[in-house]
Amino acid sequence: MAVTTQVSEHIKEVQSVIDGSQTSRDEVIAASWTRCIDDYHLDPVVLQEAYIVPHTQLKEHRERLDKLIRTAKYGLDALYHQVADHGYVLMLTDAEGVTVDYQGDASLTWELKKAGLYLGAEWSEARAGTCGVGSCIYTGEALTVHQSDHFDATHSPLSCTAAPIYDVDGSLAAVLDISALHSPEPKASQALTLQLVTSCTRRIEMAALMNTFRKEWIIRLSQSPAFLDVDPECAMAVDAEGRIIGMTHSTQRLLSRIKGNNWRQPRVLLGSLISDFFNLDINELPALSRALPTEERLLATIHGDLWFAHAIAPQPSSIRRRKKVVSGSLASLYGDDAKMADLAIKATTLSMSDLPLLLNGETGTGKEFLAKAIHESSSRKSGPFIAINCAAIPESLIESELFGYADGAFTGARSKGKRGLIEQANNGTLFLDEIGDMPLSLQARLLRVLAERELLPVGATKAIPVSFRVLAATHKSLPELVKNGSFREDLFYRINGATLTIPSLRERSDILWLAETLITKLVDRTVCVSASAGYILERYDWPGNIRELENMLQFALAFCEGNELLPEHLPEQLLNPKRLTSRETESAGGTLEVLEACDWNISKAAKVLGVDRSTVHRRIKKAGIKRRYDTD
Ligand SMILES: Nc1ncnc2c1ncn2[C@@H]1O[C@H](COP(=O)(O)OP(=O)(O)OP(=O)(O)O)[C@@H](O)[C@H]1O
Repeated sequence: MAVTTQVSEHIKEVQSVIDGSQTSRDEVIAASWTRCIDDYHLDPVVLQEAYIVPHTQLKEHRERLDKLIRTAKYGLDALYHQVADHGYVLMLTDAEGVTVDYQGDASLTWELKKAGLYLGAEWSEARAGTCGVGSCIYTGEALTVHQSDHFDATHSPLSCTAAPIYDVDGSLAAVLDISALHSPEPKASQALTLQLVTSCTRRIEMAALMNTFRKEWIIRLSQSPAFLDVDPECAMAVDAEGRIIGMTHSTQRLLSRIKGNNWRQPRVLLGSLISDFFNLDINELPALSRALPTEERLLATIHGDLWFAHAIAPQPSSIRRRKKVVSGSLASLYGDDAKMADLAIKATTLSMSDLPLLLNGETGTGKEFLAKAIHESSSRKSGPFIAINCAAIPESLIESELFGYADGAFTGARSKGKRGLIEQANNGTLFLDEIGDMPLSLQARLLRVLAERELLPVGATKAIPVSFRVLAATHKSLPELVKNGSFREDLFYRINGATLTIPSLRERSDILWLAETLITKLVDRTVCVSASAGYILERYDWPGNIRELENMLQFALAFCEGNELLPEHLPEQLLNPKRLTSRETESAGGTLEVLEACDWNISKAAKVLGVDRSTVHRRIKKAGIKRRYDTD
């Protein structure tokens, strides 16, 4: 290469700086020139064009950074869009300085490739001397290497601004660089470029942290309440014990500053308790969710410095693989919940047989829903599914409702015969809900039907053959009822080929999945549950189980005009920690209180209690509460 005057002057300047002469160069540039001579044994007289790694090596470098490249893509596209018109190219390099992602003007490819502003170019200090990427890797800081700042005069036409991207464990993962082939003479012209690159890397680190720790608490910090949600300065991930398990680089610097440590040693921060840095207990994190206005979510460091904080609750994990063995209606009953998955596997096996099943579970847990799913998964699915609520039919009518009656069995208008529900279930499934509430006299008749597979309508003389599968449900303990004599032992064995126990909603880990499933059933538009509202739903007791969740969502959706369900849309009782527990609402006192509050409107009381109307009637009956009047 011909050595021009400009080049020889540059070589002279480098040599004089190395010899200790005064220089107007930035300190970071002078220090890098010294490293180039002392550590990398480069010679400013030997000019070298940029080195492009072989294709196979580039592939390996790209694969190692694949996850980050994908996470950063949106941010890089947006940044390139901002700078492309000003003649910049954008390069993402790995921690070794190899360019693994690149965006530039295709019409200038030859020129850019020659200058090393291209995919595969290696920009380490050891290889290329002082340069944007290489010096950024060495210092760990954002910087600009402008024109003759470059050690090797080959690169002096370039202006390169680079910022580091740190991994969630604090180690250097990549460098983002924007470079221009032509730029104005003063270095100050690149000040804005430096800001652009730095804020882009902060956002990439933030996205990487959020992606990596979806199932942990994320705490975001900002000095400004207005920017807390849109562009926070710091973010860290915290595990269930309150230990810091990941952070962005600015957090790494903040935590180190609080402790008076060197920020270059991030490992000492990982695993530390959040309470070592901030006046915060892990149990207080929910208070920093969006349930409170931003201005009130203040977090103080142990030295008393205040930050605005936003805690994002862990997100539920995706549906388990084990769900694959369950399909159809039974698979649509649950999200990621181990208890429900086990139940569905058991139900899948049992649905193939004609065995009578007893479905046990608190009110509103979905016993009837499960019964329907079993029916739909069975060989009787083309037959009818007939549900009978044994607690809802008045005792005087239950016999004729179940068994039907023959022509002329009754006088007057009802002298024409009627098919009973059992007969209607022929060739299908008979679902006996609240079987524990069936009067003893009827238990004897039902037993006969189940044993003989034929039924005798009221007033009839000839029995009718029937074929159906029995599914019975109760929230009570039938063995207890058998023990105290209110349920026949022989009937118990007849209906209990196997018991399936449905977990209560508070025991399930797929509450958010259920909420979103129910939302799609309730409204036509897309509404998702915000992290803070989700946290509240998961913390609540749900005495009325899925039915209560359904009612609550109906309420919340009426107030939610956008497409995100927020805590402010939820009914009071969910936000108030002094909520009714299941035992309180099950008690006669609790029911009476609610009935009084609802002016004895049974439908309204059932809604508040999260149970169906028959459950309210049953409780009234059981407790012997004298009703003034009730309006259904
Ligand atoms: N897995 C589910 N997915 C979606 N919705 C469900 C699910 N299970 C139940 N539901 C809904 O929850 C409500 C209560 O369900 P269901 O009537 O089956 O409960 P239950 O246990 O039979 O109640 P009860 O004991 O009061 O008779 C219904 O509106 C039902 O549609």
